[in-house]
Amino acid sequence: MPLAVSLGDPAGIAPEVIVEAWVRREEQGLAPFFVVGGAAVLRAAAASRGLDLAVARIAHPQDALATFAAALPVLGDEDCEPSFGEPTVDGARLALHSLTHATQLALSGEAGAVVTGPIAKSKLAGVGFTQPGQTEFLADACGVPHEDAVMMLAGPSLRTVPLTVHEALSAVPGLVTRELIERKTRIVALGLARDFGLAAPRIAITGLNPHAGEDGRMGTEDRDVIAPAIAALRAEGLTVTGPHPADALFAAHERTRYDVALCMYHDQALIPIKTLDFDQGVNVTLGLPIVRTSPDHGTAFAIAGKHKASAGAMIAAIRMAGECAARRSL
Ligand SMILES: NC(=O)C1=CN([C@@H]2O[C@H](COP(=O)(O)OP(=O)(O)OC[C@H]3O[C@@H](n4cnc5c(N)ncnc54)[C@H](O)[C@@H]3O)[C@@H](O)[C@H]2O)C=CC1
Ligand SMILES: NCC(=O)COP(=O)(O)O
Repeated sequence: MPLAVSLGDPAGIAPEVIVEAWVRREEQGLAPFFVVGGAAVLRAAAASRGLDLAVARIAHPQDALATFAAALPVLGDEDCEPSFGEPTVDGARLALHSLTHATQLALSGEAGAVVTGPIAKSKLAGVGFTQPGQTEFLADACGVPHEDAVMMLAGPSLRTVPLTVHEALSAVPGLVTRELIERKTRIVALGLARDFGLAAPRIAITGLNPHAGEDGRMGTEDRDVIAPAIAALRAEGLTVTGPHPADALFAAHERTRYDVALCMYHDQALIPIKTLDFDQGVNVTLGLPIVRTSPDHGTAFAIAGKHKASAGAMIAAIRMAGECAARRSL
């Protein structure tokens, strides 16, 4: 099945990195994909990068397989006026339509996976997007509880999972519970086995506080919540270590000791991946019945349409979606 790519916010960099990924499809060995909507936006994005883009409008996802080699397949007529760097309500509507339709196609099996272009959550909130992010949107579409749709960031240097995601830092200590750690760790283990071929992944779990609490002198969550969760997971047979002080866990010599790091909050997980692997970082959702990936970056409105955006992470996201989908179909 071809992969369904959602357009992202048309005023951001998603259209131009999608176009660039299609131009480099052979060199990068990408599986066939199509974009849902936005043909005019994609043409304008191509022009902004000096690319002569052939677009093929398709009526059915399957048609992408025949057209992909010669033209970028675009499903449907939904579109908006290109306005790079200046998000609009029409653009937000198009982004939401594209995300919704691409997700439905993956769920119905007409697409092998969904690769989501980045959206600005605050802009989409104005047109009926009620979730904190696309991960939770996909969870709802799949009928999966939000906490079971697990965000993982993956790059060549490391993989990280934020236990809590789009939460105020002040709320995090109250959200770090034994139940959540155990539940998400099990989903990570299953997801790495199913989609990444790691039958017994080594999972490192960070502490919450400096020095993982220093025996309770710098916070008690590490000792009273995280350590008992790790003990319970180890008793189930999972290869789990920690709680590790987060400051040293991402040094090169430490990264050889684990396959994924479960971190307590958003920035603890995303700063290392964006520092080491920004241009190849992929956001993949574990725990869903469908494969979903996304580049690790956002809409980057300030550089949209200026031929400054790298397509590296979008290419990595499309490649990973194809690999995970192929593994599921074995
Ligand atoms: N998966 C998604 O839908 C995501 C959406 N966002 C949204 O994006 C918006 C902007 O968020 P920010 O935190 O500013 O992150 P951002 O990733 O859009 O930008 C951060 C910095 O990286 C640069 N940058 C981003 N992508 C780049 C690329 N491909 N090539 C070169 N430079 C690049 C930007 O110019 C900026 O300097 C927010 O509304 C946020 O909600 C952020 C992250 C992921
Ligand atoms: N910071 C990561 C991010 O915002 C991605 O969120 P999502 O839209 O993929 O849920």
